[in-house]
Amino acid sequence: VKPSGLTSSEATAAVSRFQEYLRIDTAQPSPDYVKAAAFITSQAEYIGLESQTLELVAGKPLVLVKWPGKNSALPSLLLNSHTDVVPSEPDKWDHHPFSASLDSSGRIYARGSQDMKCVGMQYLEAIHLLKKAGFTPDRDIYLTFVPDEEIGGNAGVGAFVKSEIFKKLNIGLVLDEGLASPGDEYRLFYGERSPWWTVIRSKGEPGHGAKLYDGSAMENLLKSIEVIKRFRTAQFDLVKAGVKAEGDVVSINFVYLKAGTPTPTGFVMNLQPSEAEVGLDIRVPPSADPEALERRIAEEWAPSSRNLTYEFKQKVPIFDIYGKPAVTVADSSNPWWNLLEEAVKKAGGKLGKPEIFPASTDARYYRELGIPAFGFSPMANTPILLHDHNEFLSKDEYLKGIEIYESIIKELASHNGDTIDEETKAEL
Ligand SMILES: CSCC[C@H](NC=O)C(=O)O
Ligand SMILES: [Zn+2]
Ligand SMILES: [Zn+2]
Repeated sequence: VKPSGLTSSEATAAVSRFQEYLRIDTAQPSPDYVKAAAFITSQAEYIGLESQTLELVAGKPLVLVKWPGKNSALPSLLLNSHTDVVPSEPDKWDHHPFSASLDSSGRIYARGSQDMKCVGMQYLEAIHLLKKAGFTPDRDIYLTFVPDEEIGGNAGVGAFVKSEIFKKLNIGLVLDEGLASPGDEYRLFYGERSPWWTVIRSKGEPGHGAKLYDGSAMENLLKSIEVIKRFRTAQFDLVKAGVKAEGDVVSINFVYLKAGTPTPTGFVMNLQPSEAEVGLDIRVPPSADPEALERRIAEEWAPSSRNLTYEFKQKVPIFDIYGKPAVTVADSSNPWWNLLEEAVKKAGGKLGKPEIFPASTDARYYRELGIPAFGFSPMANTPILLHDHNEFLSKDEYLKGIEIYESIIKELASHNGDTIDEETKAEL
């Protein structure tokens, strides 16, 4: 096996392929999934990998690529990436978000350059290099290019984990997305906060806009907002003081307010409305007590005594199907963790302290089933620009990431004493 590393012509070609993928407009709410699936399929073919496009939900293709190992009885490795990206406001960008233009300092600007078309292509490029070097994995390696992560993943990984095909894959470990790191350590995520998207509605007596009285819908709701705001501040202060990491507190943000009596040009100004509501994006860390939090919502934030009700628009469970917090062990007691840490080190990188991902990723579907999953996107010395204007990734960081994955895939693909059941052992 040759030493790793890309030649300069390989590097130029790899950057062009990344740009080509970035130029496909897969922005929600109307991503060009057909084009993206065709592109991924052609890349897999070029590398010499089998692929199939699954349409588990109409119009939502998922491309499953396989690199067969020497021993299919071993648990497999799954490398996941989503093909969709969030929308952008092109007018507010210095380069068009689907231009993937490379500026003079080596930055590639595009929606999806960090989140997460980089990772999907890096998996393929790393496998390409390993294949060229004559490496064959011990275990089977699968790659999934999935739709709809940015809108919740129900028709993507959500549908995939319920499919018959998935059940046959015998997945031992999943790698999925992480975040860029402004420093030189890569970030690694072993769990994530659960979104509890909550609506609080209030009712109250309507009345004249000039009258001071108790119990209007607005007043009832504003009292709640004050209480919620205090809780939010307390949580945020823990982060600001460095006592807790972002992923370890409950975050709450007010995402909309709705009230008033509309007119064709605005709102009635002298009528106190009888209904009002607020939308909250709440994110709950795996370490939280979900029952206590829900009690707080019911008793302090939306008490029926103040004519308030609440509804969860989305409430992702904190626990896996075995009733344990849905996190992956990220210390030396997990052999996968040791291999991953070692692989990054061998490629000249360093992992920071494992973290809880502050938002949601598709990894949650796997962790919920008890399958180990790590979130990792090799982008060091890079500002965190996912979902932001002028999202970019430097060419060099992208190429370095290919070498990091080359090392990771090589390490994780090897049969390092996996426990195989007796029956399987006998067959071998
Ligand atoms: C729970 S579905 C939403 C998924 C989304 N993921 C990335 O931003 C998020 O808001 O975290
Ligand atoms: Zn993402
Ligand atoms: Zn995203």
